[in-house]
Amino acid sequence: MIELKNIVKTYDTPNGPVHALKDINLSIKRGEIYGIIGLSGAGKSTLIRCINMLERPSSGEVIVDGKDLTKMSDSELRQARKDIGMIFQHFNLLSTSNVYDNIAFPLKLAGKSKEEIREKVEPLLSLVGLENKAHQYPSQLSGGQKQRVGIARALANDTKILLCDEATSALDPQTTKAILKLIKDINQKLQLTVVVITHEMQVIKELCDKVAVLDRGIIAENGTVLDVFTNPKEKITKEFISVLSSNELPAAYRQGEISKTYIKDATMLLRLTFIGESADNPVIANLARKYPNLDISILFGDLSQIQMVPYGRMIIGLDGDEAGIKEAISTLMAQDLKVEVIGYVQRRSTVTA
Ligand SMILES: Nc1ncnc2c1ncn2[C@@H]1O[C@H](COP(=O)(O)OP(=O)(O)OP(=O)(O)O)[C@@H](O)[C@H]1O
Repeated sequence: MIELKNIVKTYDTPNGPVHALKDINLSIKRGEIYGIIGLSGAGKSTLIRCINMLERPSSGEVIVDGKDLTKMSDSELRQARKDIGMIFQHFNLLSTSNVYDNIAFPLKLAGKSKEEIREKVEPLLSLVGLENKAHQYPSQLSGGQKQRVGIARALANDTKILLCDEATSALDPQTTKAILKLIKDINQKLQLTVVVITHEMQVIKELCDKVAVLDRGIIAENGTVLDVFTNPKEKITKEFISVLSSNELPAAYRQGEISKTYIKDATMLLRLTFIGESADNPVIANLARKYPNLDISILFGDLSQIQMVPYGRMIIGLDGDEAGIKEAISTLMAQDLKVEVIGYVQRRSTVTA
């Protein structure tokens, strides 16, 4: 559906060239929700704006539905852009038009009749849950309602692709959830292809099928959200994921020094990740039965879903003799779960005693 081939974008500035994108290659299939995550300045906005040619790449090909947008004339490009809608962080609504007229705007530009416009706008109002707000003005709407208008407007031309440029960054967490759910519902209902740029891993986790991690103009890593979440390879990806779980380690253990070698009376901390069916296995109960001389404590636990697959994380502490702890780790590693050895840590109360 969308193929970006060797995309380079260099801005010429008075201070010299800025290499915003350096040889980007990305393939997005029809109906996919593809997230692009990166720190500020990584090139996310430039990349998403290259997809609808709001930004013309310095070189490379932008192929949408088999056609290279970089080779099109202005009128061909205007036509091709009708298939691509975009929503923005600050909604970009017309403040002097009401909700109905904001949604109707691209249809008016396309020369549609009043009747054709009504036939399009009314179902869109109900699709985004704003049937009762048609005559309100943007200043009378909440942030979430404004973004719903933005979504309806972006879909008005029977759009095939929706580009979301930090679409939830200005919204509170609850409204963000509702907007992400709406985008997901529309993606499924209309087989819409969605490209999302964000600096928040939570958005990627809740919404996307695939993710590319953009770092200083290059794709550091990409793949399914499940793979990238459960097996991140690059440091930057690990940092994005750790933001979601930075408070995992209980306070009592956070300040103690972590040792890879055995310390008497210290607790061995392990991070366990369960994916899919292994999330249902009674791993801890089995471990406790097998090693009755070990004290096993659950210090953190979290079960959620990524792309409908159960995904659990847990930090456990093992207290006991060195041989028993080593054996228990081997037993865990032989099972269908990911085991990360954090190390031996003394609880803070023990350290200060
Ligand atoms: N029109 C422009 N002229 C010159 N440099 C630009 C222009 N637009 C972007 N840049 C530069 O290109 C790089 C990438 O910017 P871009 O806005 O794409 O990053 P981003 O990942 O979207 O950042 P943010 O999350 O802060 O919006 C930055 O160094 C930025 O300063």
